[in-house]
Amino acid sequence: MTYDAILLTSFGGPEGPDEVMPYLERVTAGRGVPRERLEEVSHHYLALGGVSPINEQNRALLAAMRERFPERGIDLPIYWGNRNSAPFFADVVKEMYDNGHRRVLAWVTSAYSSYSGCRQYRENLYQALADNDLVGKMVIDKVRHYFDHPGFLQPVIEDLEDKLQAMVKDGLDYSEIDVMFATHSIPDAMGETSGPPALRETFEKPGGAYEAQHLAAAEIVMNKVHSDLGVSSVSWQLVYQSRSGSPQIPWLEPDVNDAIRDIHASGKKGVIVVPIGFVSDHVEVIWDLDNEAQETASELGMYFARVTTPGSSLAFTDGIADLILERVNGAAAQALSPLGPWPSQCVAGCCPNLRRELKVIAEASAE
Ligand SMILES: CC1=C(CCC(=O)O)c2cc3nc(cc4[nH]c(cc5[nH]c(cc1n2)c(C)c5CCC(=O)O)c(CCC(=O)O)c4C)C(CCC(=O)O)=C3C
Ligand SMILES: [Fe+2]
Repeated sequence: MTYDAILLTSFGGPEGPDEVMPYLERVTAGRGVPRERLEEVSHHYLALGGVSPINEQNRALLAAMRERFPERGIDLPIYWGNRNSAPFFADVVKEMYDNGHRRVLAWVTSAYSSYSGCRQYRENLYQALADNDLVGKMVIDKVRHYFDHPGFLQPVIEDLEDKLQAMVKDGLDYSEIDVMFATHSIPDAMGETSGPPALRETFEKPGGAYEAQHLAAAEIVMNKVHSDLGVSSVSWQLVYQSRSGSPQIPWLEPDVNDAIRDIHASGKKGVIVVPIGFVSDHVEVIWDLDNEAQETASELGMYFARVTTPGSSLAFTDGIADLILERVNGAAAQALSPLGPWPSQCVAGCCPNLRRELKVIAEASAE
């Protein structure tokens, strides 16, 4: 397949206090999130001056991609668009079309399968084509999930090794530390339906493919860390954060704060949180982890550290180039876990919209 442009596809965030409430309303439109939750989250954003760091981080990543890709043999213009804030998908889609592009490859800042991390982006990109009357006139494909790609995991592995060694230098034994891989909680129903329908029975409920991919990524990280550091006794677990929605609806657990209390009760003295679910240090990382989870740990008198996200590191930028080259010239797919490489095309029924069925880009027809 040949492409004539790349789209860095992301979530978006507010860039001033006045943008916070409209942004939150856009993110949660039709999603059944109670008003009180929006109020609470608006305080997180306002405490940061109303500016989410996510757009600055995407500008940095865009610059890194533009600098590095030509050296990797990718000579395509790179655009940037967001679901929930400017530059909006509909505007960038129009800009790409006006500039003569007809076959666009979108790479999304979400490494895992779930409605929120996959189909919702594909629905919104279809809508952006429809808004501009470009359905059938312009194709947008999407790069596969990359939870087990070396470029995504390498920066995490290196920083986790540093953080572990620093905590040991501070006097803890490796066996007194618990590593918590943290990701965004989602409703149980969204977890159970994540991934291709044909594989659904192979994954545990309620986490589904979403949880399985996170466990696979965490296992790769821990195997490498254990062998690099020559230890085998560092315990780890997958935890969830940033729970939203109505309290009556079950979401994936345990919450990171509850998990910290549990390991404290079992005698651990230190916790290292790895935000494995995210690609940059945006609000959910700096508020829910650096602020709230760190406070939980310090109230208990525990050591706390938080590992970096891939951000705009060279390893990650090169990993994105690898993923794009898989599609552009059929380069071999790199994947470190038995689950991968994840298929390039989502199939019908993958990570469904449980509220209403909407048209999407980049979907293989059912066979
Ligand atoms: C799986 C997942 C990812 C990872 C995949 C991906 O990256 O896409 C993710 C990322 C992000 N989520 C973000 C922000 C928010 N998410 C919310 C709400 C929700 N997220 C959900 C899931 C996810 N979210 C869900 C199931 C909801 C409930 C509403 C619904 O069912 O859709 C709300 C509303 C308030 C609240 O309810 O918390 C906000 C403000 C930001 C930007 C942070 C910044 O500004 O720096 C980012 C990167
Ligand atoms: Fe979210």
